[in-house]
Amino acid sequence: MESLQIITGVLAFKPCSSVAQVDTSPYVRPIRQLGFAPFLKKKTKIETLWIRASSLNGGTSQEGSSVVDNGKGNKERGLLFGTEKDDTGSVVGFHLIPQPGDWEINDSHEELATQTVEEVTDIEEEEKIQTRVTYNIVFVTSEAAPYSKTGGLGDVSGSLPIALATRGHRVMVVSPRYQNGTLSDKRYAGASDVDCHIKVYCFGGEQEVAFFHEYREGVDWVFVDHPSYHRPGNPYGDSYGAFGDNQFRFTLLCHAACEAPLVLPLGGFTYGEKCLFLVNDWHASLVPILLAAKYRPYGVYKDARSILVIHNLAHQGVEPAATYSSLGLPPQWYGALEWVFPTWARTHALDTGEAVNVLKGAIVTADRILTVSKGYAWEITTTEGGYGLNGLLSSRKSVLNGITNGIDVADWDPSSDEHIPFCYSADDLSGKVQCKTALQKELGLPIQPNCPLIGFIGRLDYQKGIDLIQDAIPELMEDDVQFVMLGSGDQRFEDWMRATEETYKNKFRGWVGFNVPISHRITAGCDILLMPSRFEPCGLNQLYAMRYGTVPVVHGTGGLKDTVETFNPYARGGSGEGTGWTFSPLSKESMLAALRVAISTYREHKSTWEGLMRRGMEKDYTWESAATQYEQVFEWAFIDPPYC
Ligand SMILES: Nc1ncnc2c1ncn2[C@@H]1O[C@H](COP(=O)(O)OP(=O)(O)O[C@H]2O[C@H](CO)[C@@H](O)[C@H](O)[C@H]2O)[C@@H](O)[C@H]1O
Repeated sequence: MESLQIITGVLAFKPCSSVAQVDTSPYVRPIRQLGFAPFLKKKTKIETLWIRASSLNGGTSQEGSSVVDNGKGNKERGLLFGTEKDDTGSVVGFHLIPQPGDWEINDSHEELATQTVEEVTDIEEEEKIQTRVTYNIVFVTSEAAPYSKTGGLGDVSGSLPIALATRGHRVMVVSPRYQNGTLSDKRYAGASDVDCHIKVYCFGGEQEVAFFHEYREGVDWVFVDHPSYHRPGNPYGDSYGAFGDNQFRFTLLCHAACEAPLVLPLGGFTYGEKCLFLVNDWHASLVPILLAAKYRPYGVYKDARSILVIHNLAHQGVEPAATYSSLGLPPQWYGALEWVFPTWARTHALDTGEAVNVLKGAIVTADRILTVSKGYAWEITTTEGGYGLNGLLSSRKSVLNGITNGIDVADWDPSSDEHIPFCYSADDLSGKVQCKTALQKELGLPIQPNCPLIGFIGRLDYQKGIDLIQDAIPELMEDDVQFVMLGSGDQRFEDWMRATEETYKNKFRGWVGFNVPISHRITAGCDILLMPSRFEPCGLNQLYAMRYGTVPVVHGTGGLKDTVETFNPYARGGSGEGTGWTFSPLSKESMLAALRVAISTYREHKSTWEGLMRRGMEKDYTWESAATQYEQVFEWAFIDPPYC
């Protein structure tokens, strides 16, 4: 009977007579994020609803409590509820349904009946953001914006942890503290040395690493400090190519990330052993292997879980087999990382093809595997998209899922973006054309508001299909269009961009380099964004483009296919449907055909074009929906026993 009443949601809890304390330190969690807000009496202003971290970390069994402001400034003690602990005293969960004795029921139907529609909406809003179970999450990544970013991984690592923390999880991001002697070093200025040095044994020696920490936007940003992270260049290399010791640098990161939850008293409390490691790409892939091989045999992390998030399968951290002995793993675990190249991929007659593959090791030992879109989750199980790991990934299909990335909608918002000269929104698009002419002026292109302006932003890499653009440019430049490219990477493509700018002075601009403000201005100023990616695990630029009313023309692959809906002029009684164009197969001809349809729609059907822009701008790109799906996977990860 009582539980039935709970389901109908007409209960309100009366204050109990137990200790109520308020702590505004960052290490407390809002009660509403633990799922209680809907049960609180309406018209009671929820001012401070916190659970003391001390009670979460082994306080008395008196459990958490809340303080509710009754609107008159008097603090009433609120709901009491139970915490669930293991035999070490660590909190493992909460009684989401209050236990007998913890609460009293006030089932006043009258009060509910007097609620206004607005109040009911408030309750729905509260319900939307509630999280049932929270986790201690350790997010391990080689880059995290705004501290470090070379591509989409940096963006995701900079925003997904915040979205998870907002939903009530305790989140730590562990990443290297890069110092390259430029102004960008200042990005770490808010992180201070926590005075905790640890020794890591790998690569034939003892390495001392330090930890820096900054608490920002609800997240513990932890930076691993070691001299190998201090050098000119980006996180992975410099103008001479990739650093030769990357395997060493990221081995250090993984060892340090495994120690961080045990040794760092962040806000006074460690994260402890019962945490969930989210490890991103090959750089963090040693973590699940270390949990299984180095810690669990000694009873440590026996209840932790790990989830491998694959942002790009093309990079796997493959090194000669001899490297294995340097990784700090027991010899008997070699098989987990063992990788033998097929005969055709060997370099000479005596090459046995033996190697170690760190990403492969994580695919074997992680408790679950995620990719950044559903389409890519399937593609990596195929010969074409699996980069040699398709067989292994197929064998783990039951724990493989895809969740499409969200974007930082505050950072990428055309109505408030500080990088663009004119702001605009779906309700008032007038600033968009002003951004376009300002961009033409900035780039020294003829100022032509009606000339279709096509953009490309991205790493100049084989993945991104730059060679297709190269092939298509001579034909495309015959048309009355302008084209701007922003990117850095492969030297050949950089040189080609510079040379093409010389050839088509009034039509083509190639900006070689990595420049975030310019990327915002191109996203806002262009009419069309071209992404002919060979494969694209998710892709963020097409999401940014749609949010800015810039219509994407993309190759129908991976996340691009999942997120860009091809325009259908006949749908919805002729008013049209879709947010852009996807083309397939990946060929110059099909790319040009899609671009030409887009260009003629832009020129000849202005209202149709506005419809395309608006539909793209109005889509929901927030991390909220992705974070909810991540939570589902977290739950699944803890259902099964960990890998050991
Ligand atoms: N020259 C430049 N100047 C300024 N900014 C630049 C730039 N070049 C790239 N960027 C920025 O870097 C990011 C690139 O993100 P993407 O998702 O498109 O690709 P990436 O391949 O790096 O990411 C991988 O990881 C992400 C995240 O999961 C997946 O979406 C993707 O498919 C996968 O390949 C965007 O924010 C973009 O604006």
